[in-house]
Amino acid sequence: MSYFSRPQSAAVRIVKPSSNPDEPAKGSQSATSSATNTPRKDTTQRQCRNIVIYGRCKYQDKGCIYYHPPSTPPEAPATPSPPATSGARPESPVVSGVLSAHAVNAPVFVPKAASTIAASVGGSASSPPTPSRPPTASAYSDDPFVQQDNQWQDYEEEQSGYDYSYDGNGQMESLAGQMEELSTGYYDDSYDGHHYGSGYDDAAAYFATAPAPMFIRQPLNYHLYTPTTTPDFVPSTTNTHFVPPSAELRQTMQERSETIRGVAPPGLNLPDELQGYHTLVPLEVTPTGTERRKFGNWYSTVYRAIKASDGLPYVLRRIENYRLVSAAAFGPIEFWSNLKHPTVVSVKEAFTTRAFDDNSLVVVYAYHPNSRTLADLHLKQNKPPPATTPVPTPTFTPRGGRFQPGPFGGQIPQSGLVLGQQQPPVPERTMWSYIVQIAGAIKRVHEAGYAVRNIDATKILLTSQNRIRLSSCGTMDVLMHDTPQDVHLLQQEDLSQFGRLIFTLCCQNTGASVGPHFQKSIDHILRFYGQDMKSLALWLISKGSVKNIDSVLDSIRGRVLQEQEDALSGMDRYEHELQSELENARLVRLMTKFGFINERPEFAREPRWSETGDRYIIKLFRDYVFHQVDEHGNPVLDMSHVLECLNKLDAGTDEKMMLVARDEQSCLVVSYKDVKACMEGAFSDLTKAAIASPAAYKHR
Ligand SMILES: Nc1ncnc2c1ncn2[C@@H]1O[C@H](COP(=O)(O)OP(=O)(O)OP(=O)(O)O)[C@@H](O)[C@H]1O
Repeated sequence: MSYFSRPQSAAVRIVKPSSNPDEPAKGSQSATSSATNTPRKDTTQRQCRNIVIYGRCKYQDKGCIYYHPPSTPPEAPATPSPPATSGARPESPVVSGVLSAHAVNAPVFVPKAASTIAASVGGSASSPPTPSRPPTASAYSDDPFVQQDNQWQDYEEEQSGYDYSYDGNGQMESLAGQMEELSTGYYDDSYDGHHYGSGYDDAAAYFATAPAPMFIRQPLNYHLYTPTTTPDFVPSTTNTHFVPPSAELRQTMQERSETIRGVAPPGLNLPDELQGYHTLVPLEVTPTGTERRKFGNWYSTVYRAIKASDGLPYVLRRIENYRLVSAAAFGPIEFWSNLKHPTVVSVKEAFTTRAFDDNSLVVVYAYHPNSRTLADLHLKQNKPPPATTPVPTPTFTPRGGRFQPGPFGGQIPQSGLVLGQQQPPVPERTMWSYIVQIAGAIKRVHEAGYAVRNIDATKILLTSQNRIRLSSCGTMDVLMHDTPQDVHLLQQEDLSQFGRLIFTLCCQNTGASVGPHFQKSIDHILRFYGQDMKSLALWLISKGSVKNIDSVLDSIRGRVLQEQEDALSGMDRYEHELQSELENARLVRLMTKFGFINERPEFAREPRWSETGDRYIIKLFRDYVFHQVDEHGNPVLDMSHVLECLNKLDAGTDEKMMLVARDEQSCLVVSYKDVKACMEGAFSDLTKAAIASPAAYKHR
């Protein structure tokens, strides 16, 4: 149930002073004066509702201020005839015997005046509290929709003196939002309860007996400023396991979106289009003189390309000179394209093509911009350039791909423990995180009766902080389709590859699990990563015993739990970040309001929009925010000034500023709160006009 809270503060509108001293300045009246000055629809000329319900009013001669019609003819016995009162009023059409009969059990409506009198003469505790305002005429109507409309109208009248803008506690109630609700013709049941329920319990009972009106919840007021979680609880400046500090995260995202928009340099002689993919960009270019990259025994290249049908980027892994013998080779692609796992790069489709002037197999994957392979990240040696040699310019720095090769070149050591100038060792927590993620992916694939077939540091991508994904699933299945192998053996091989990967990453050496350095590698793992890591790695590469992934997961149960907790904290962080992004929209809305209000030609001659009206303040404020000039008359383009002004306007602060007319002949000192009130007033006027053509009124 939503809660309507009435604004606590009253804005002081800056208006053109009235020429008539007796007449209060329009818009400057307080909430109270508004309520008293506004002609009420509820007068004593309104028919008493007890007459409507019961046909008579027992308070008629005891101070009930409402109209009691003269007695009805004797042929209408269901409606007892109340005595006639003075004050001519046309017969109300809603008085009917049927309604009275239906409402026979309804509690007696106690009119305000009568209840006040009763209370003052020691009325019973059950007397309803004095309402803050008399019921509206619409409350007597049996048409729920008429009633709703009138309530809104009354509500609007009552609120006309209130400042919706800011209650001083950071809560912004926008008039625009209210106006939108008004335009919809709906009202909130909770609001109704608050408004009438406080003093009109009987009215609630009356509604219960009346035909059930259709209550529709108000749409959310998107102008509300929503405070996010306390920073102490979800610190956005702390580097957490999966989510970097806010500023870094933002930078990473920006870089990703820039990468996606990059294009390949000319001269690469790539096909313009293949199978609905265009704008190919190689993600890695092999520098001249180095051996071409291979996938197993096949030469392979990875491209990013845009799919014409959805405009999204994908990764195309091309295997050169592949001859498709049977279409059944694509069978496993169906499985992989249906597998959705956070540690597996999703597969979209596979096809063969002659677009590269050969027979190529292409497997299409999801694209994770700026991702790096674990080999790139942890295994490449950093060799500082000789002091006299300038840093070499890479052959190709694809804007759409990754920077390859690094400025110092890159080489994966093939044997022996590499110490000295290389990447820093993989932290133990990170190692366990990789292990848990990979184990999860293996379990999913093995359970489905498949094998991963390529668990290797060059084929595992780091896609965001400590998040990894197996990147080439399915390709090997297609390539090896002609040499069927027992899936159980393939799964055992997966676990062996997993063990070798642990050795490789812990020792930062691809040959760490074999050869003369094997014992050294074990000592290294024991020393830097502990007994658990050593046992796991050894067990995985051991031959003879039948292994399964469940045993692995059992043995690392504690690490899995830690991973889950980090992942959940990461989720909280992302939610927190997302929430703060929502707030950005507030400034856009303010700017949009400016756009709606300023320079409207149709109001050029209206006094309120002219050089003396309160709308003029908005115009001057717009100049103050956007059209500042320096002492030489040159434009000042200070973004922080704009943001500061808009935020203060949004908050409606009491801080004052001086607005200068364009001819510099006059100036005004106003607060942001004043400007905000003017803005809300102007926007409210526009909204009212827009309600006349609801189709044209699209507030959000
Ligand atoms: N799905 C993907 N999204 C984004 N980038 C990817 C994706 N798959 C691969 N890449 C990038 O493409 C590049 C080439 O991938 P590839 O699998 O050939 O790795 P590699 O490091 O070249 O391995 P190898 O040394 O075996 O050739 C890698 O740098 C990798 O970061």
